[in-house]
Amino acid sequence: MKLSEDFIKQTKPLLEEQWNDFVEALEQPSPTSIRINKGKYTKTEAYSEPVIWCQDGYYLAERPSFTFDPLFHAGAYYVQEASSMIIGQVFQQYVGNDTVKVLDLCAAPGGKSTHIASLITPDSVLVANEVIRNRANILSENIIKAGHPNVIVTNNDPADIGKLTQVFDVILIDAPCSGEGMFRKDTQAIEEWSLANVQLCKERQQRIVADVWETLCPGGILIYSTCTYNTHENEENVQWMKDTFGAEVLPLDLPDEWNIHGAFNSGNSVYHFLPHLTRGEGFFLAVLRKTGDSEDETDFAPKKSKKQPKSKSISLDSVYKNWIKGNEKYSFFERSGSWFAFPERNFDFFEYIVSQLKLVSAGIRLGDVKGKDFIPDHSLAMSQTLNKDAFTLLEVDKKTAIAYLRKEALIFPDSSKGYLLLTYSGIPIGFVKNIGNRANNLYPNEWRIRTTYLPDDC
Ligand SMILES: C[S@@+](CC[C@H](N)C(=O)[O-])C[C@H]1O[C@@H](n2cnc3c(N)ncnc32)[C@H](O)[C@@H]1O
Repeated sequence: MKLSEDFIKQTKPLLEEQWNDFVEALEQPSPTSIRINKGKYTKTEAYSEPVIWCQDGYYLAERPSFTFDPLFHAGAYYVQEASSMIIGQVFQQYVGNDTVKVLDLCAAPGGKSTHIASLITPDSVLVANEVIRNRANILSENIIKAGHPNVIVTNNDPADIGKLTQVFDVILIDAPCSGEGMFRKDTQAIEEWSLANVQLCKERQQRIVADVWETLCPGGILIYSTCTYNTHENEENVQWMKDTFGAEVLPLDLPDEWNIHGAFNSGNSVYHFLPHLTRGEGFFLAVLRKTGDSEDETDFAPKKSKKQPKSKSISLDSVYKNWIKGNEKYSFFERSGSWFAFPERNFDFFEYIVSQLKLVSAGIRLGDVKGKDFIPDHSLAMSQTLNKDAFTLLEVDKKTAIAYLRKEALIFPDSSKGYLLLTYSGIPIGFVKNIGNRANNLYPNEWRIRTTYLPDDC
């Protein structure tokens, strides 16, 4: 790996006698790791190498072709860089079972959002935001596949979100950065690196934090992370947050044997993942608390008389309400012919967010009404609250599952007519409508496997 002179000049003094080990580690292949989505998949016996700081994280001996694993598309696991799974420790140590409103501000493609969604209580809610539109769509796809009902995906600039005052108990800013920690995974990051870009990133990070600081509740937690090593974007920005906002830096209880490195040049409790010390990519993390007493929970109910979302007809109602488990805890609503469910406890909050921000997706999209038919949506198939008993299930083999995910035409002559929920290894992969001589493939067109290559077993 060819490191630039400027990078060496900046980084070597931070690492001192560890420099050679660090450079050697950069020459090693980067490990592959996944985080199991326990809400969907519990067969972890096949994975023998746990990521020690994350109870659902595992290393894989080699990188398989995820594209041709139906369980990947079904949201059974997320391919996530191991170091970044440390976010779970912050939630365990500072959130626990509290009911919280969380904002993941820079959320695409969704590694940390899907992780956070798996950690918060059902009464909590996560707003996963991404400013770049096409990345927001990828984020939404990954959120839908993970299947948590209490997530809202938005597509806003941090400045738009900053207009909401004291709304969130926890904000994660996984900031766009100079990406030094990604050098061995992404050679473009090496080419794009420069001292000028580090400075630019630092200023942008400060702007992003300043934009959303007001939306954090007093007593609330700001998690700040980057995938870079330098102190300008990390230690100096944390000090800047202390100086500018009076934020308090919170320590994490991390066992010594995890080898997570402390601050390079400040007295603050901040954390670096370094590739020669931990098995993962470079990552930086700090946890800060906004000072001031937390206030009573904000009431997001609209000021005018509260209108209850009503369904169009009773018969329709009885159909789709049966499609999710614990339906008494959900609000059901319609938008342009599509029906959705969102946890009732946070429905006012959802409506508030919709009135303020650009919505990409939220809750569970149940299906679309077409004439007398109610077509179940793929989001329902992916949902952890799906009531499987409401559908005819059809377990398929890998070949058929991959054909389905390629959106090919399928035939199931021995199965009943109507909507079938296909499963692979017992996990739903999506719906078809079986009309006898063929089955209409309802897999989302934009998500289909596009490659023409097919491995032998597919
Ligand atoms: C490090 S990545 C986030 C990774 C994500 N948290 C995950 O775990 O999958 C940073 C994100 O910030 C977004 N971003 C870029 N410029 C931004 C800006 N000015 N304000 C907010 N977000 C920005 C990028 O599009 C990118 O998706």
